[in-house]
Amino acid sequence: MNQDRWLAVLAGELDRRGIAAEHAAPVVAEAATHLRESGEAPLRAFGPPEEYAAAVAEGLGPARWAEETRAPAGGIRLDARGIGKGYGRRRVLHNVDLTVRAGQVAAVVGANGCGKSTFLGICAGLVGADHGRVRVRGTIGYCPQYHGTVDFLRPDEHFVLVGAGRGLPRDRARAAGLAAAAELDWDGATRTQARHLSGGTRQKLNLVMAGLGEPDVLLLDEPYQGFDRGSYLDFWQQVWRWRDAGRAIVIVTHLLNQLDRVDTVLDLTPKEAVPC
Ligand SMILES: Nc1ncnc2c1ncn2[C@@H]1O[C@H](COP(=O)(O)OP(=O)(O)OP(=O)(O)O)[C@@H](O)[C@H]1O
Repeated sequence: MNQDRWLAVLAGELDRRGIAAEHAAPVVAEAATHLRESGEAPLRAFGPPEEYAAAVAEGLGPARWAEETRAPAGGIRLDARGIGKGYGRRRVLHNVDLTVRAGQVAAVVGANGCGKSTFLGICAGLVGADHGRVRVRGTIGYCPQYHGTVDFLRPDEHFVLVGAGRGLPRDRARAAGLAAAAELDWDGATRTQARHLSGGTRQKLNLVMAGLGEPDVLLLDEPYQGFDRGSYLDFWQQVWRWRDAGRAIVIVTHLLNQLDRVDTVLDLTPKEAVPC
């Protein structure tokens, strides 16, 4: 199937599935851009247009975010107040607040270097704040932007290692890891060591580890870097499952077209120069 035909079928399928033009048009435009820039064949890049449209419909379906279909948010899981942080003389965060309840998704956005990872690290307890406090009710799962995997371990060994820290027996940790990997359309039973995994696959491993043991609060730092389009959609399905299960989720992101999918947006772009 050639590119034009593939895009036309995709557009027709999105329409048939009741996706509003304002949502469908960017999807088709993004796919067209990807195909043009990558030179990939559409079936290879995205699969059959009918299936891709189904995945997009599930991902973008307005009912997903309609208030009436959602359970009301629960108690506060994460409460960060008055967070301030500097490195040397450079002030990065100034008086930042964020509250996330059970069943809510928050996005942390802003220009490169404005302190998103620093803020998430403070929320995770990995970076010390100069000012303010963070209260977390429950357990935390953290997906770092980089690193996080152990070069010489296989994915299933990561599951066992992280599971042990969460009190999961070896078999349960392995099974939970493999099941979560399958949700991301990835075979976590591969015998490949982490150092030989692609960047996107390593990030899937990080994401699976973050969710092991069903933590109450998920802190995800650009978790889908290197994901292909299908994996990216799988990622959002996972976020919804977590959200519907009453987890509180914080996602650092650069992709502003996702912001209609979240409950709270924290923009860390400095409004004005802040003296040290
Ligand atoms: N450990 C550190 N020591 C000194 N400076 C640091 C340290 N960590 C981060 N910084 C600096 O603090 C600023 C904020 O970094 P941070 O990684 O939090 O930003 P970010 O918004 O996540 O960036 P990006 O969008 O590029 O991922 C940057 O200028 C960075 O160079």
